[in-house]
Amino acid sequence: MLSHVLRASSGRLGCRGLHAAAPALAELSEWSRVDPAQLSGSSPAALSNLVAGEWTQTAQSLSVVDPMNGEPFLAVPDTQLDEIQPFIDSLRSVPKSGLHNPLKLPERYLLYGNVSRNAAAELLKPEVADHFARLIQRVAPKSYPQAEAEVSVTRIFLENFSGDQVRFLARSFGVPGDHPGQQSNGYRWPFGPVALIAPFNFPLEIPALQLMGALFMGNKPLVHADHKVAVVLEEFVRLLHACGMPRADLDLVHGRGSTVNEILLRGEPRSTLFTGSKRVAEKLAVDLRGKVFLEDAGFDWKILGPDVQAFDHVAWQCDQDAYACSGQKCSAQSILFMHDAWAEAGLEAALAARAATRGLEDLTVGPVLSWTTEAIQAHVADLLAIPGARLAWGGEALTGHAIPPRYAAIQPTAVFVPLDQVLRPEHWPTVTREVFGPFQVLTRYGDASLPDVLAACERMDAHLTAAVVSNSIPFLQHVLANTVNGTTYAGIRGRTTGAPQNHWFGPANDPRGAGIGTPEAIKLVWSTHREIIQDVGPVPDASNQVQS
Ligand SMILES: NC(=O)c1ccc[n+]([C@@H]2O[C@H](COP(=O)([O-])OP(=O)(O)OC[C@H]3O[C@@H](n4cnc5c(N)ncnc54)[C@H](O)[C@@H]3O)[C@@H](O)[C@H]2O)c1
Repeated sequence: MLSHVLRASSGRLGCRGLHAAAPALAELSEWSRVDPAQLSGSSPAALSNLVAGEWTQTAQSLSVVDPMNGEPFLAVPDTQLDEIQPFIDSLRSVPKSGLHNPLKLPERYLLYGNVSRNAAAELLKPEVADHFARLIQRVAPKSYPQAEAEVSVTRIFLENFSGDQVRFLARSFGVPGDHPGQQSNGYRWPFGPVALIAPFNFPLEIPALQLMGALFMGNKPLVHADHKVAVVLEEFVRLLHACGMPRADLDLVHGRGSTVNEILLRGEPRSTLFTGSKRVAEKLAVDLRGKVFLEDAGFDWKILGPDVQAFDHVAWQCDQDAYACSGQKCSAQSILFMHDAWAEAGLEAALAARAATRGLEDLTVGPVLSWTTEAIQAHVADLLAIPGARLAWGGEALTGHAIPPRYAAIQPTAVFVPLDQVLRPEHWPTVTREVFGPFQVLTRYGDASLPDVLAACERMDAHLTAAVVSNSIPFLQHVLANTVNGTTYAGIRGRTTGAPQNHWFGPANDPRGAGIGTPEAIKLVWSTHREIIQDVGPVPDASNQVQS
């Protein structure tokens, strides 16, 4: 039955060798194993682990259901503890000095410039871009433009790190020493064995950008993505093989988070990048004795300033930030602070009207993979118990669909909570709970209560994205000067979501905070500083040297 959707492997995968200079000429059918158009309960697909360059099977598998109708359509290796030794051995076989570094096999920087260029060229092909966009849609239902944006961000990232750009990531510097023959040089050095764990909501973009960064800097990563969406990552790894990536440069482990946790404990990667929930992030920080970089939960705020302008655009952006991808973005707008001027201009009604146009037919709202409808409705009820709170819109379960009950299917929803109640200690944890779905809190402030808004921003714990929507320079200055979020958009077009590859994306105010996308993010997360002080002489006359 699996053969319905398994494409034949050409046997050419990954055979282009170290230099990989040939242009990307692979056909989709040569490397792809899964056809998103065919994938269904009657034509399921099966995934494989990859360890030490070999695709392997496990004794048991996890069944992933089609989020639109509940039919089992993917069999994902359910790696058991008695099957993890090869992953541990593979991690332990990697020297701390990495697969390459500025002094070892520097030609591998060029190899990865070429792999990156080849993969970008593949993603530029309409049929390949469409393949990934549709595969994303099948496992993490979102509108086609949202899915396609993941593919183009990934492609442009790969274009950015083509040619010499990978070796430029490892640029070193030198400082003259104290005497002839002495010079200190600062290098970006790999960690060697590393791990990368990715969540379900961006099945391609997050693991692709991070694993390439790990490889560029000379590490060998063990990669894992949430089993519900891991098919997309596996397809990307197969594409990389076809584009010249040596097969043993990266291991891929499918299955449960707890199994991966055990591999990390026993395999002891020198650094682990985790993207996902705060709960797991904090567990790994303890288990791995702090050797982590984290991109965890977001409770993202937007402040609409006193100057009302570009009303329709701002309303559109607020709706996109709260509800695109059904709110399943770590950057999704969680709380909207509306200046009185915006409230009086009728913003709430405009937002309600936009929310009402979202529907299942084009996946502008869709299944929520980490909450149930009942759990979101219970959270809404908790908020509505706060004095002065009211349902602004939504709150009803979606109807006329076959989304399985393990996933939420709910209208885009907003609850208004008065600002003074938001700040009350007894309500604060409820108001600031991250709902990874189409849900936001609205509140309102005036000029006199701006300090309360800033107090709320100060009290939050997760400082990922934020937006200050205003073109008033003094207002922007004041808010920006007194807040800390790692990715903050400022100006009348300010948003919280839609980060491209061309700027840093990541949390701030936490020394474990990671970044994604840019050269600075790659260098921070995937390399460490090493200083080599050359001191080769001439050696001074020993008789003139003072003992101290
Ligand atoms: N800050 C960011 O850049 C960013 C980006 C996307 C998502 N997120 C956050 O991710 C969360 C939603 O994703 P999720 O529900 O998939 O998160 P999750 O923490 O449940 O799972 C994330 C990944 O961790 C793995 N995992 C689970 N337990 C593990 C363990 N003990 N050891 C090792 N790995 C383990 C899972 O298999 C999955 O691959 C939200 O909180 C969201 O804000 C953050």
